[in-house]
Amino acid sequence: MEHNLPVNVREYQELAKKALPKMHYDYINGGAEDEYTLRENIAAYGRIMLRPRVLVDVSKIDMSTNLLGYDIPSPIIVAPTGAHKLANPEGEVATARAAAACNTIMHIQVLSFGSSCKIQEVAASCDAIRFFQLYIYKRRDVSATLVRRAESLGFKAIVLTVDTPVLGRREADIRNKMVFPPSPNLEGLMSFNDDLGTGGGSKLERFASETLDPSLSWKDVEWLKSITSLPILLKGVVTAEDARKAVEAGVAGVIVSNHGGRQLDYAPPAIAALEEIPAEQQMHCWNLEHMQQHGGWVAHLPMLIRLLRRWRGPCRCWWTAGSGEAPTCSRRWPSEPRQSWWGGRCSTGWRRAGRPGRST
Ligand SMILES: Cc1cc2nc3c(=O)[nH]c(=O)nc-3n(C[C@H](O)[C@H](O)[C@H](O)COP(=O)(O)O)c2cc1C
Repeated sequence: MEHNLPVNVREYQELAKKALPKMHYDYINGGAEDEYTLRENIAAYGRIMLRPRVLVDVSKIDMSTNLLGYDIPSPIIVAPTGAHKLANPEGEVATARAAAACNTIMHIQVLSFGSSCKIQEVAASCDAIRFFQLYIYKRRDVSATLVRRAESLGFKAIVLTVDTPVLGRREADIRNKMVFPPSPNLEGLMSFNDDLGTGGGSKLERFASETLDPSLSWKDVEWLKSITSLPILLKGVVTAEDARKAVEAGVAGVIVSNHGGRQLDYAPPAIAALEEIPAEQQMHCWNLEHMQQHGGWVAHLPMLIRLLRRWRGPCRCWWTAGSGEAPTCSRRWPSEPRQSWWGGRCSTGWRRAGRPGRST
């Protein structure tokens, strides 16, 4: 059977498509509106060529770095994605176990607010370093309770998603009348009337419009700082202007992201936005001060590009759903990052229309 195992994420995606109900597959796979940004997220990696340097010893490789004071074996973390039980019955508990087991490739999991497992269950399941992803709700007391819970359960940082004051218009979800499983973490905190009447459409969108606060602003970052001592990362920044404001607001870092093309369509792909942000601000997408001092992002970039263009986006879900297994530290995962090491000895050539390539 071994020889029939998928060898790359596209093959897992095909299996996942067969295994999952259409509504769930489309939710994981889809983007907002015309899905231009979703397509660009992938195409943008294809425009970056690697310039391999030969006759360089790659027998000993070290991708380790430090993120918010935690030494990690590689600069790869598990992004927050909601409702893992849509893809696997064990949900986020299995993901956390895999994150802890894969200590050669990823050791940090960012748990989504929309986790289909209780935050307590995930915390008890393994010793991965965990960050908690938060949205700001109209009801600030709910957001504050979630932050306190994350703090008391040993989560190490709050990842505030700032690109979702309103949910992106995900047309596949509207068509499928997407039903998002209620998050057990909101039980007892917030009730939601999911009776759509005759209106139809995505229940997820309706839940978001009833609960998320569209007045979200920099004042809320101040508010969040006032209620927690945990470091705060802002997720969803794609311009140098906002990165600069984030520094001024005193957050620990920004995560350059367009939410996988699921929020504002025609926003730039994250990998292209990275080019803008370091150029103006000389800082890293994760940990501004550390990386600024060490120039870390430049050192890791070619390797990361190679890896990300093949393994980014919703690949965790394809892998889980396509294999029919809970994610583990599979034989497949470690091999690709190791090959990507070689990329660590390359530099990148950014090739863009109408612009000469340059190396970083
Ligand atoms: C199925 C799915 C669910 C997601 N759920 C969340 C979420 O709950 N919170 C969040 O901040 N981002 C969520 N994301 C976005 C991811 O964290 C991540 O930003 C995206 O997959 C990669 O795009 P990027 O490179 O632009 O960050 C989700 C993505 C997918 C595919």
